[in-house]
Amino acid sequence: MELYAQSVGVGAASRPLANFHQCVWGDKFIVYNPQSSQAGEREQAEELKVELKRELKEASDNYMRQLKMVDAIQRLGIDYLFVEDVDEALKNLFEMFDAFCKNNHDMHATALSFRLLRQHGYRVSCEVFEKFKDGKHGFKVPNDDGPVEDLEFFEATHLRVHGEDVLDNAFVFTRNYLESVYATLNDPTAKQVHNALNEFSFRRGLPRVEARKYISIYEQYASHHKGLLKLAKLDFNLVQALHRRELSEDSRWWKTLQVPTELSFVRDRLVESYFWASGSYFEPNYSVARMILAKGLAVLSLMDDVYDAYGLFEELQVFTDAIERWDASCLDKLPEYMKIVYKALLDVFEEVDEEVIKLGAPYRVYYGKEAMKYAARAYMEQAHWREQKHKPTTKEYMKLATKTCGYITLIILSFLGVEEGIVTKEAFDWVFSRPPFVEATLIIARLINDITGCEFENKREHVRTAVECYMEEHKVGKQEVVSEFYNQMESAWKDINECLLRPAEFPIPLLNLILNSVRTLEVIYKEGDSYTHVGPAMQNIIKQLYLHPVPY
Ligand SMILES: CC(C)=CCC/C(C)=C\COP(=O)(O)OP(=O)(O)O
Ligand SMILES: [Mg+2]
Ligand SMILES: [Mg+2]
Ligand SMILES: [Mg+2]
Repeated sequence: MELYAQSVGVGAASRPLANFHQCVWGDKFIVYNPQSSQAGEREQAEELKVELKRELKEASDNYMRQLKMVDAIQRLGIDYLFVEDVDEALKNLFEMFDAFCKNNHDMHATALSFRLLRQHGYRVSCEVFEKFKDGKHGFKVPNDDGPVEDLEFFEATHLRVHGEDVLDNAFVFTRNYLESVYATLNDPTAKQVHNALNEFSFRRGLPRVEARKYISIYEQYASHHKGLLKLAKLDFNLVQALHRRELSEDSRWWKTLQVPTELSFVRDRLVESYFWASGSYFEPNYSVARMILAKGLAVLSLMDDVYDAYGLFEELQVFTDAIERWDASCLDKLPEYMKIVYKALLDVFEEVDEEVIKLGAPYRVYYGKEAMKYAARAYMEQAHWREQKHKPTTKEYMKLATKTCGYITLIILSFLGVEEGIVTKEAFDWVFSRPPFVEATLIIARLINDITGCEFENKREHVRTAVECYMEEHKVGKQEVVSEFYNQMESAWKDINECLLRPAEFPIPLLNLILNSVRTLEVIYKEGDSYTHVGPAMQNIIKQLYLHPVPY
């Protein structure tokens, strides 16, 4: 490695080293020896599922009962077991919604119905909230159960789209109200309010992470449904065991790359890449897709570090050219460290090739390779900027940086192993055409990455981030930029909400993959860049998801 650096006439010292911390997991995830086959748990879960399906159907003539059951099913993370039943229930609720709102003055039920229906793509009107206005600038707070009702209203505001002033106002009002009463609340309401205010609303939270939290909140409510709770626990642990198995398999592949010794300058983040992948989809039927995505992202991350944290400009030109040509014969031209990354890339795609053939969708491998080339070209362009010490305008920067954020590539990779029917050839072309839904995703991905990463990246020779571009262009301080970028992200969320309303351009399960990929970002970047710096909060999430079963 050193020899090569000298042979191109540049010393190792001029490499833009980042000094990333090592993997925090050691070999923890490599070995997985389950203690039992879990056959008993599986059987119990099946029985409960049959019973609960019957119960949900029986609830169809009771608006509130059906509403609450659908909400619990979703919050507990088991809605994927009841897809048709929940579809049916929401169709039923939608038909009764107008009449229900006309005859009831119940803020909680209105907000809950509104949220569940919008989550399901029903274009219900926000006018249903007009009657809760207090005649000034706020809303009437119900006397009996204010915090619970306002919490539900707060949650509902996260489904708002552009132009819904009543929901913009309600968002601010309910947040202020909940903050003001928080100290007076007891658990489990206090926990739920704290989560919604300081961590995630249900709309923006990652289903698996939120389900893990909600299981322990839900069981503290005396009114909880025992069958639903039991099924949620059983299912969480069954899925966790599957994730452990997948993570162990991906970790064994990763270990063969010998990252700590051969690529010590990169982020050694297989586990975190797997978390990223399982954020897009956690369900068992996405197992192949998830494992491919985790490996693809791990390699994309290696590439990103080669471009941003080690490669010399001349080396990067050779590397980019090799990726364009996509041929093992290019290996000879690469320095040793790049050979490892390049070979990993080719190997992963050989596996992709095999999997997409099994799925009857061989056309997909082309899109997967194009997605990696798309990223490499953009990374190279950014390397040019670094080399030339170019200072782009914010607009110029965002044009390139929404490519280098990797999210076009991530979305395309996330489609590769998904069954035909959900993903089609048109869907790949659609993503590359950057429609509004994807554009909104890219804006969030880039801005959140730059807000949290700019300080660390600026410690080395690195292209400037959106933060510095905007600061210089508008002559404002960092705080102002951050608040402006958060506004832009809020606006992007409204675009996302709009794109998920019917008639949607693609099947909802496909759009949900993209929605989940944005939610994953928000988890990873909530407390800073937890992918680069895997601190206690991120470690705890990973432990909750893959290491610690839910206690029965
Ligand atoms: C998983 C995705 C979308 C991309 C792979 C690279 C990665 C894991 C993160 C990149 O982080 P960072 O180095 O901060 O990104 P850039 O600033 O280089 O775009
Ligand atoms: Mg980069
Ligand atoms: Mg980078
Ligand atoms: Mg960054």
